Order: sequence, then C-alpha cells, then structure tokens
Amino acid sequence: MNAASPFAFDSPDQAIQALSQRITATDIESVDFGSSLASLQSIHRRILAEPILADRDSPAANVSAMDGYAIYESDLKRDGVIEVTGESVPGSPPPSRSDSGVIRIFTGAIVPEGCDRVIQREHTEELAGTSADDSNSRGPNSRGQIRWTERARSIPPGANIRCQGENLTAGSVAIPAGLELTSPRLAALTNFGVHQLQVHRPVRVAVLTTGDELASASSKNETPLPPWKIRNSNASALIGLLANQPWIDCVSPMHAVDKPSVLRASVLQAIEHHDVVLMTGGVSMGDYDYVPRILQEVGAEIVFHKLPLRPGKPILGAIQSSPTGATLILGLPGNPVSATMGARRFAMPLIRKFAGLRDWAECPPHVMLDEVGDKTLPLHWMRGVRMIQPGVAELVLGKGSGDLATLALTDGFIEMPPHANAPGPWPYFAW
Ligand SMILES: Nc1nc2c(c(=O)[nH]1)N[C@H]1C(S)=C(S)[C@@H](COP(=O)(O)OP(=O)(O)OC[C@H]3O[C@@H](n4cnc5c(N)ncnc54)[C@H](O)[C@@H]3O)O[C@H]1N2
Ligand code: MOO
Repeated sequence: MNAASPFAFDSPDQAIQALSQRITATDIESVDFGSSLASLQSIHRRILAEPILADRDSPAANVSAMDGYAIYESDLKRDGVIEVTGESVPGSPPPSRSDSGVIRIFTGAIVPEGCDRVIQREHTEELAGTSADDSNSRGPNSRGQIRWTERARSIPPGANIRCQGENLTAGSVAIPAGLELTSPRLAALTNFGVHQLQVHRPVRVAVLTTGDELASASSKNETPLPPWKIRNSNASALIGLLANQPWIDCVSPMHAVDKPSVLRASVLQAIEHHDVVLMTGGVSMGDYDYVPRILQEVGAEIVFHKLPLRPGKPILGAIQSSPTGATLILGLPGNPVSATMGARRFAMPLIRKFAGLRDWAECPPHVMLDEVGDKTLPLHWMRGVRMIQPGVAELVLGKGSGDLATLALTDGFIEMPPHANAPGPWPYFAW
C-alpha cells in the first residue's frame, strides 16, 4: 500500500494475499475408502486434511525388477549346465536358495534369502525344459537348465532388485495433508491399505447477481426480449468456472434486484450458508450501485474496493467474520469481461485456500505474445488471448469489458503489469 495511491493494494496478488490471510480451510470430514468404483469416484480429487502414513514398507520385501534368475555371486563362477531348482512367483512366498542350482524368478516376486542379484533371462542361455510350456518334458524335480552368457557374468551385486522400503518405510508420510487426491494418490491410498481418511468439506460457493436489467430465468418465453433487458450471462460464466470441481459445492445462482432491502436480505442469506459469495454488478459509482453500502451495513470488513486493474477496477473484496468462520465476499463489476476475469483471477485461488489445498496460490504458466501493440496502461492489464503454439499466445482484441462475444473466442488471459509493453513472458490464466 502506498500513501499517494487511491488503491488499498498495488497489485492483484497483494489483494489476494490480504484476503487469504483472513480465511481458513473448511472443516474436516471422515470418509470411508475402498476399491469399489463408487468409492474411488467419490474420493477422486477431494482434498486430504490429514497425512496418510505408510502401513508397511514399500516394497514390503526385496523383490525382483525383472524376469530372470535369482543368484548369489558364487553361482556365476559355474561353467556348463546349471540346474534350476525352484521358482519365485508373485503372490507366493519365495523358495529357499540352494547351492545346487539357481532360482527362476518373475518380476515382482520376492528375492530368496541369500541371493544378491537377478540375472535377466535374456542374459542366459535357456536349455530345453526351462519354459513353463516345457514342463511336461522335465523330470519330476527339474525346472529346466541354463548356462551363463558372458554378459550375465558382468551383472553386479544388487542388480534388478528393488530393496524392501526403498520407496518408503512403514510409518512415514505417504501423502501430506493439503494435497488433492489425484489418480496416483488414489493408488497410494490403496497401496497403503487405507480404509478411512480425513478430507475437507467442499467449499460452499454462492453466486449472487444483481441488477434490474436482467431478464428473469423464465423469460425465454417472452420473445423478443426488449433491448433494455439483458440475459444473465455472468451467472453462467461463474458457474462455468466453479463446475466440476469436487472440492466446490455450488448452489443454483441467486439474483437480487437493485433495491436495498432485497439486496440486504439476499446478501445475508448468502453469507449465512456459504464460505464464498461471488456477487456481480452494483459495485461502481451509479445511483443503484448498492453493494458496497449494503456490505458495510451488514458488518463486513471491506478489505479493498477498487484496484489498479483493467478490466474490473471497481472490484471489491470483503470478509464477514462469524464464530463459525469467515465468509469471503467478492463484489465483481457487472461488465461480463470484468466479472469473468475477476472471478478467475481472484476467486479461484481463494476458493482453493478454503478447500484446504496446501499450494492454493496460483502458479500460472507464462506465455509469450506473438505481437504486442504500442499501447500501455498504468494499471495491471488482463488481456484475452488465444494460444497459437505451445507457450505462444495472440491477443484477442475486443471492444471493452462489455464484449462477451469476443471473450468467448479466448482460451484465457494474460496479465501485464503497469506500463508494460513487451511480448512477455506474461502469466497466463486459462479458463
Ligand atoms: N462514474 C463511473 N462509472 C463507472 C465507473 C467509474 O469508475 N465511474 N466504472 C466503470 C467500470 S470500469 C465498470 S467495470 C462498471 C462496473 O459497474 P457495476 O459493477 O456497478 O456494474 P453494473 O453497473 O451493475 O453493470 C455494468 C454492466 O454490466 C452489465 N451486467 C450486470 N450484471 C450482469 C449480468 N449478471 N450478466 C450480464 N451483464 C451484466 C450491466 O447491464 C451493465 O452493462 O462501472 C463503470 N461505470
Ligand atoms: O474496469 Mo471496467 O471492468 O473496465 O468496465
């Protein structure tokens, strides 16, 4: 914050940081976990609230990484035909090593006590009777015979053995808290025998649009729509950002007309039942822009109102504290480009913090612009782009913050700092 600046914060990141300091993750719930389709689907991408510990070593014993023969160094000194005296197969305890021969072993099977390496079968000469198909031609106690090749004799101790606990030892952290349960982490839950785990409750997010100009949802039958009415595109854009995240619980959008009593009631209702309230419209200087006033009246802390940003300069960030936790309220400017970019840029990382994600802060990829014009702004400038090559974007120039038609042609937007006029690299926020 700078004394001469009309803005509470100099950048979007600072404003997000200030709000983030006032919010905490949602409560923790205990859920059962199993290998059924329903269980895996319901836990996929939820946010882990307590670490998962390994219940046993990984791997649980010394196992072979190859199909071949488990041996001890002295076995390589033998010339001529060597007997295969036993087999170690996955899913069964290993046989004992015998000085009279070698043990055939399969990938994943336990390496018998006393063996120090595994020789891949392609580095041996396998004589008749070695393959399972040949078993009829073997003697009752024979599992076939092999001979070493020169290559086999160069295989060093430890080769092709995955040692017990080399991935993780029993009792150590397999998955830290605050991570999203992605596919490899579901695998880890199963591998470490988890039956119950603690996850964060999904974040309850309300979308509350405002304005008398919006046609009601049922107006699809009123044709044609009069030109002084508009359709509620902001609600659709915001739901589009929030949908299909298992850590977001989003209810049907609410709408309030520009009447203080109606707006106040809607705001109070939204705050009471949600962790996050995303409002659009009514945050600027117009006579009917009641949002800042109402938020003040209901006792919310206005953390910022207006940021050095285009589009979306009138954006408002507020926190309503209660004994059960804080609710974040974002007053997004009503213009469709401002509302959509603002929600993507400000709301998404903060919802991730509510969701309990350890690494909630955005770490956007950077892209270069193929062409950049002469124009600069003394503001942080969010500009719609289309990706044209890996790491390279082109500007999609629209007619301003009301031009949702052009916004629909973008893949996301870049953010240029004040006075910047270079091709980049600039942080890229994809839809
Ligand atoms: N005197 C000033 N006027 C304005 C300023 C300013 O600094 N001084 N800022 C301008 C900027 S920048 C923006 S952005 C807008 C933001 O205004 P509000 O948040 O108060 O939004 P509204 O006036 O309610 O609406 C603006 C615009 O957006 C349309 N709109 C609203 N809701 C929706 C919706 N749900 N779906 C689609 N479109 C929506 C609305 O019809 C208006 O056209 O203020 C400028 N004015
Ligand atoms: O900041 Mo406003 O979003 O330019 O129209």
